[in-house]
Order: sequence, then structure tokens, then C-alpha cells
Amino acid sequence: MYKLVMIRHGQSTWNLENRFSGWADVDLSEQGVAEAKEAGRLLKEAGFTFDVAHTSYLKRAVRTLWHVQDVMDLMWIPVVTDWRLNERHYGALTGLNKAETATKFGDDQVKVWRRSYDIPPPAQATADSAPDARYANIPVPLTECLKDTVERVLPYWHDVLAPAIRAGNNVLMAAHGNSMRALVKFLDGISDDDITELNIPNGIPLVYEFDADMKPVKHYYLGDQAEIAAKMAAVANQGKAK
Ligand SMILES: O=C(O)[C@@H](CO)OP(=O)(O)O
Repeated sequence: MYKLVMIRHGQSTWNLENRFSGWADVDLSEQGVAEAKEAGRLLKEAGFTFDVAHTSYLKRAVRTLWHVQDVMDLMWIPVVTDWRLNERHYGALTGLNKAETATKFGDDQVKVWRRSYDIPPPAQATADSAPDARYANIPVPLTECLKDTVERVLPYWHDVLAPAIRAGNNVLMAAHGNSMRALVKFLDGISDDDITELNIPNGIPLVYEFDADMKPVKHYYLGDQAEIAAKMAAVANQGKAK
């Protein structure tokens, strides 16, 4: 049985403040650290182990991975970081409070920006003025819709993750709400309309099992299912005016 375990980072400081994060490199909150450790505990308890881990260039995902590795006593495994697992770029919304943005533009508009498949948030006027060495050789976007994110995440799946899993490696991927939505959309064949209702909770391991053709046969979240459902609903509600 081939498996992939994905995990969205634990709560970040900007999740806590309810701000659009995108490519802003914000760290985990105290709760986020606790969620990451608990994810490691659940994975260990359920008997998982990993040969390699993949994560983004953003510290909230990297640090989540570190905590999981630490709790699982797997700090020695190879870790690959890649910008293609980054969160969706939130354009000009980056840093804004989600509820305040909904008060200003309406819940429906914010839902379009957060969850529609092919309508991007307004673009940043210009690229960030301070060049960041990690992005020196990549096409940094000024905004992204989920479709744009799919277009960078899927090559990573086909060229890197799927071959590694198919070769017999136990792979762990620590990433973000929307880079995971991009991969899940593909794996589960979710339509452009239905993907608008999918929300990924922070810090909960999501296990995918595949057949020999790498077609998903089963997926499930590890942990208390009622708590997970509540966390997913909370993510959906972040974009509503208070
Ligand atoms: O702010 C973001 O970058 C993402 C994930 O935290 O938020 P949303 O759930 O609104 O897409």
C-alpha cells in the first residue's frame, strides 16, 4: 500500500490575528507549536514512520515539520524544501484582516477571493522591493488563484512526490491550506465548483492511500473527527464579517 501523509502547518501568528498570509513568512503561534507536536504524537501512536519529508520555503510549514520530526524521533531524515509547496500568493490582500476585508467588500467577494478556483485576489502593485535570496531564480507571482497554485503544485506531485512514493518511500509533506487544496483537488477529482467548499484544518495529519497506479483509494484525517470538523468550519468562517 502506497501512502502520503500531508499536514497543514499549525496555527500561525497571522492565522491567530485572522490575516491573509500567502507568501508572508510568519511563524507559528504557541497554539500552532502545540498542534504540530500533537500531530507528531498522533502519527507516532498510529505507527507511521517516514523516509523523507517535503515542505515549502515558509517557516510555519518548516517549523511544523521540525516539531513532527522531533516528536517522532525522525530529525535525521532528509528534508526537501521547495517553493512550489508554498501557500497560494494572496496578492494585495496579504496582511489584511479577513473579517475586516469582508466588512468592506462583503462575505461573498471575500469567499470568491479565498476559495474560487480561477479568480485571483487583486495583484500586488509591484514585486516586493527587498529581493529574497530564496526566490532569486523563481517567477514570484504578484497574486495567485487556486488554478495558478495547481499549476505549480501538480508538477511537484508528478515529478517528485508520486515517483518517491511509488519507489516505496514513506513520504511526509508539510504545507499550507491552499497548496494542499490544490493537490487534494487533483487527487480526488474535485470539480472547480466543489473545491470552493473544501477547507483544510491546521496541524492535522491527512493520510492518503494509493493503489499501484497511484490512484487514491482512501483518505482520512488522524484525530478526533468532531474536533477536526469544527476546525474546518472555523477556517471557512474566518472570511466572514464579524
Ligand atoms: O491566509 C492564507 O494564506 C490562507 C491560509 O492561512 O488563508 P485562507 O484560508 O483564507 O485561504
